[in-house]
Amino acid sequence: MISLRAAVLGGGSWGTALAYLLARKGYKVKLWVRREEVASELNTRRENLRYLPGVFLPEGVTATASLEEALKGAEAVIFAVPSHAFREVVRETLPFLPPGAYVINGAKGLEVETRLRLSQVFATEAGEGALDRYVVLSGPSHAEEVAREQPTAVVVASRRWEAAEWAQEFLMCPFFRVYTNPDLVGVELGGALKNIIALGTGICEGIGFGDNAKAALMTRGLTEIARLGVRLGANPLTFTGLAGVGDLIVTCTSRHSRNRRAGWEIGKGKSLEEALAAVGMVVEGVRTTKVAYALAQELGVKMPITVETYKVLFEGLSPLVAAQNLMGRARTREIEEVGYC
Ligand SMILES: NC(=O)c1ccc[n+]([C@@H]2O[C@H](COP(=O)([O-])OP(=O)(O)OC[C@H]3O[C@@H](n4cnc5c(N)ncnc54)[C@H](O)[C@@H]3O)[C@@H](O)[C@H]2O)c1
Ligand SMILES: O=P(O)(O)OC[C@H](O)CO
Repeated sequence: MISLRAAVLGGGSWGTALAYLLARKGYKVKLWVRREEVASELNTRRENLRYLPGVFLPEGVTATASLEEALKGAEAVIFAVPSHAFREVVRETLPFLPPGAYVINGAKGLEVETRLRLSQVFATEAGEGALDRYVVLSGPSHAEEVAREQPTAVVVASRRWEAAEWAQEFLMCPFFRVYTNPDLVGVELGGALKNIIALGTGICEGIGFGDNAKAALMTRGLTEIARLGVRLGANPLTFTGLAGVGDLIVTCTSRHSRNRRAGWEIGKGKSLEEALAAVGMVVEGVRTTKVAYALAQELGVKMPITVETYKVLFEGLSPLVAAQNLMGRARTREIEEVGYC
């Protein structure tokens, strides 16, 4: 096995799980976290008690609070910070980014202020040419299962095919199967937009609705993800794959999903703030709902589930009324709507 050096940026659940995976592949891994005391606790205890309890870091992982140290000699830099922190961390990283290093981004979100996808954020900071070494990692992959070596299949996409293939080889191992897809736009959007539907599904469960309602939300949710995705330049087939229906299924149904859990708390009557406090980890779907809602209005894309979710999250609409609004919409045809635009 070739011994590569990797820097994983972000000491939350996803960063910890990816550091675990790469070290199990035999790579030398530096795990960057913001706070010195967190780095030294990870190095001594070998367990991320706050974000991924019960998982012990292999010897190959060293935590550090120094970006310079983390990035030194790295062949690959894996971003695993929440999307709202992505631009800031990219900026801090650029002075130390080794020239030939690949950048793999595991975050699933959109930038609220600019409505940009994260590859676009990266390009505005690092320059358009840097996208040739940029890869997005997405698909159904809860950290809690990846770090316990549970079989997982994911997808990587890049505008340059060789970069996606490099990342595939770099990440793939017996419990982590990696597919490639040339559709960077679709893979990014699938990973971000499914979180809105997971919030909606959680709300639905919190209210006490059953499996029929959940299946309806997931199916019609996929339709609106694809509608917006196609409008923004994605290949519709991507949404039938791991970054689309695959991640939608896992996020809407898994006990590990923070988006689903936050929705459940809201469905049970908690405010957004109370729900976020109860989850205690990043709930990407909240910010993504804001962006998708704005894009849908601006581009004239029909996204009724996103609109009702937005109203529940930000305008105080009762979840029950939101559900009634969706059920009471004018009658429509299923297949025509799958025409997407
Ligand atoms: N957890 C998963 O199973 C999973 C799987 C796939 C993708 N993701 C995605 O990975 C990204 C990170 O999620 P996570 O699950 O690791 O979140 P998390 O809530 O578990 O941890 C977030 C981490 O980011 C750190 N952080 C917050 N703001 C920061 C900043 N400004 N600079 C640097 N670090 C900062 C926090 O200290 C924490 O260590 C999200 O976009 C998420 O959607 C998560
Ligand atoms: O726990 P969630 O809801 O942030 O989802 C995590 C991953 O995106 C699942 O693939």
